[in-house]
Amino acid sequence: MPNGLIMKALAGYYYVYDKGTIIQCRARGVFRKQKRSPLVGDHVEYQAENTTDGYIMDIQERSNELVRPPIANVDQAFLLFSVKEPDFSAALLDRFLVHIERQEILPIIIVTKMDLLTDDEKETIQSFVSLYEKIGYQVRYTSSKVELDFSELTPLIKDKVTVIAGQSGVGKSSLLNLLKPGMNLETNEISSHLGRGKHTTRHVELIEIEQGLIADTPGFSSLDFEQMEQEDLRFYFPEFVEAMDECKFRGCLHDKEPGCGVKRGLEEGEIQQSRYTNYLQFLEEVKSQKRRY
Ligand SMILES: Nc1nc2c(ncn2[C@@H]2O[C@H](COP(=O)(O)OP(=O)(O)OP(=O)(O)O)[C@@H](O)[C@H]2O)c(=O)[nH]1
Ligand SMILES: [Zn+2]
Repeated sequence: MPNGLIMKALAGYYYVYDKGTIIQCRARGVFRKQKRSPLVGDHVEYQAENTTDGYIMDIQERSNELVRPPIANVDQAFLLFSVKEPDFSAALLDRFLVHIERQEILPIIIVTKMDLLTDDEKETIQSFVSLYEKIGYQVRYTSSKVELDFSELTPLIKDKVTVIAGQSGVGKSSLLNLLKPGMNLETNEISSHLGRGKHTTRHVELIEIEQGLIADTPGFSSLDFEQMEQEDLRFYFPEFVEAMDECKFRGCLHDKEPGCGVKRGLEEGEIQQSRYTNYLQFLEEVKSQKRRY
């Protein structure tokens, strides 16, 4: 049976891409009985006599699955953070990273709107963000006002399924528009009294850009720690996982426990204070959410 990739879902139809052709398909009734439904990003088997009346027969196992936007098999997330408008926030960056790590998606940190900074300010932000490179995260700096900077991103896209994430107003739509000039997503001028834009991008579709696929709708809109276990949080901080071998207790949460490798790493400057502070803050949040049930 032929197979392909779902690029778009709209009004009960799925648009399956197979070797340069798009086949419009419906889902087989059996999926509804099994309470399964195909997602954009799914690799599927289908049957079709022509390009408009196909049926999806089976869905291959997913490597991950996002809820908002509904999309499967995402390889990486471009995590956008602007240096200004809105201001850069390390706490929010760490929060996004936890959610992306949790989905087993590779985060790539993209610092946007560099054109708004003086040279001194640039240096400050770069030395802070380089701490994340030390942890192992890839970092890129861009400005959608200066196209040259951004050509660095295109090699990262090839052969990958990428989702773009970041809070409102950081430049997600602007970046997508630059990557694919024909796409013309609405961009928002920031409303000055609120200091943030409102979401304008809607439907989900994978778009082919530079031999890779990018979701045209940003991901990770919900950033609470609902349904997270307090024991799991520490695994979403890669540098903690490394230091954990030194912890005296196997179930160490790196909080009040004695003989903690993470706290030692902190004292020795191997682990950043802001990362640790944010971890403890998130841990409290996870605990207090649990208490509510
Ligand atoms: N100075 C400067 N402004 C930028 C840059 N990128 C985007 N902007 C501006 O920032 C504002 C928000 O950009 P968008 O691309 O709409 O941001 P978004 O992340 O898609 O926002 P939402 O749709 O609300 O999630 C717009 O006024 C853009 O023109 C940049 O690199 N430099
Ligand atoms: Zn510990």
